[in-house]
Amino acid sequence: MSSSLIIKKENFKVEETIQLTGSKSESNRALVLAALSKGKVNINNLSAAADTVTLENIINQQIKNKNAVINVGPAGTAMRFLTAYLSLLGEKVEITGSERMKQRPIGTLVNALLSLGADITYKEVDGYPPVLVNGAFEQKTKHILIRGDISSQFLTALLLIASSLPQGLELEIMDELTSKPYVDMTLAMLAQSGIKHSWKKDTISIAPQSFNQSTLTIEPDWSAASYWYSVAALSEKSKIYLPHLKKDSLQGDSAIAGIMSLFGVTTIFTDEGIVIEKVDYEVKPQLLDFKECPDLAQTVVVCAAILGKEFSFTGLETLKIKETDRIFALQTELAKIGVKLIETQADIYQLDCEELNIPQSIKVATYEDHRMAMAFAPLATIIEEVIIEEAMVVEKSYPHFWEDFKKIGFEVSS
Ligand SMILES: O=C(O)C1=C[C@@H](OP(=O)(O)O)[C@@H](O)[C@H](O)C1
Ligand SMILES: C=C(OP(=O)(O)O)C(=O)O
Repeated sequence: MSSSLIIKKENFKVEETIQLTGSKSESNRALVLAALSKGKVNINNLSAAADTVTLENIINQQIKNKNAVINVGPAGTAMRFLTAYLSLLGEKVEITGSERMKQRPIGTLVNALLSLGADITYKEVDGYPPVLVNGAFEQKTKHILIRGDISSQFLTALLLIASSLPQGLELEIMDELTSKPYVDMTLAMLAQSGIKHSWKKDTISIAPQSFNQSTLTIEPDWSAASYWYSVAALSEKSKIYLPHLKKDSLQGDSAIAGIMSLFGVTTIFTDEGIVIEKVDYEVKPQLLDFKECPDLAQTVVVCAAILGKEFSFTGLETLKIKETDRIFALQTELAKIGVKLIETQADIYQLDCEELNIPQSIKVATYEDHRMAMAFAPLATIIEEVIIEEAMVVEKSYPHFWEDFKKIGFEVSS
């Protein structure tokens, strides 16, 4: 049975409302905080993302079952957060994931946890999942030196458990910090749960302290909103309502509003959410930096390529260690429309659209990466059909993506 979906622009509606699910990043933090708080922290509007459902099931099941093998599938944050959380609980458990998860690094986090006093070993390859959490945790130090340039998720995993550590935590960040807004999100959600911190120079400190009675309300997912910005940017005219998104978001991916203004999409913030609208605009290529919002890169790179605008991009280094090597995946799929994504200097990538040639029908491979499927889907706005292979990968963060595509007037069939 084919798991491809064929997307056709049938009755694309110029005006539509799309209700996005909750932020996967906020939800996964909230789940760990709620579990650690033992009922004090409550959650409102949890995401329907498969990664969130996976984490929620594991956290609930883990409390009852000892000696378990738990499988996070493709969920990077779940893998990293659970390694820290279950170490602190002193569980005896193997944490594994998809084949790709076994290629995504975790050594920096495991080393930090070992220094803190956890007992963790590797089941297969040093530095990579599966990890074996071997029980008893006895804190040896509170000061940890950690690299910031591989994944901010390592820092978040430690910060989430910091206030529950007997001595608290001082996290000294070495090297440049990648994806910083995700660390800010973690600290903001800790604050909403009653946990205070200080951030002086390169060190974030959290003393042992208890959670307050609180409710974390999850905002809709701005990374998911980016695909609607791309649909708007590629359409001649459109107006899309995205309820409950806020200007003062905890999500760094709200940067999509500013980025997409360069593509002629305006954002109006209202008390009910946002309205995005395509206006007449001459797109002028420039250099865009994705270091603080890496999950937006595919949306924007693909959108610029389709428009034949030779933007250049930086801050893409971590894309190689996400759900797939996203640089390779982009290069391979953009070649199908005659566009090259060339590394011209270290971490500067330039679009070459000289041979842009978009066929009326195109088949896009998705590399087990939800963002590949969703970044290419808006291409259906301008051609007859787009075939997305293994289209259900979207479930990872946005399970009703194809339903919403139908809602806005695309025909989606298998
Ligand atoms: O903390 C988080 O929720 C995330 C952090 C980012 O990862 P890196 O810090 O590895 O860039 C991001 O790409 C991922 O989708 C979610
Ligand atoms: C990188 C991502 O997720 P994770 O690292 O949690 O697998 C993502 O959602 O794009």
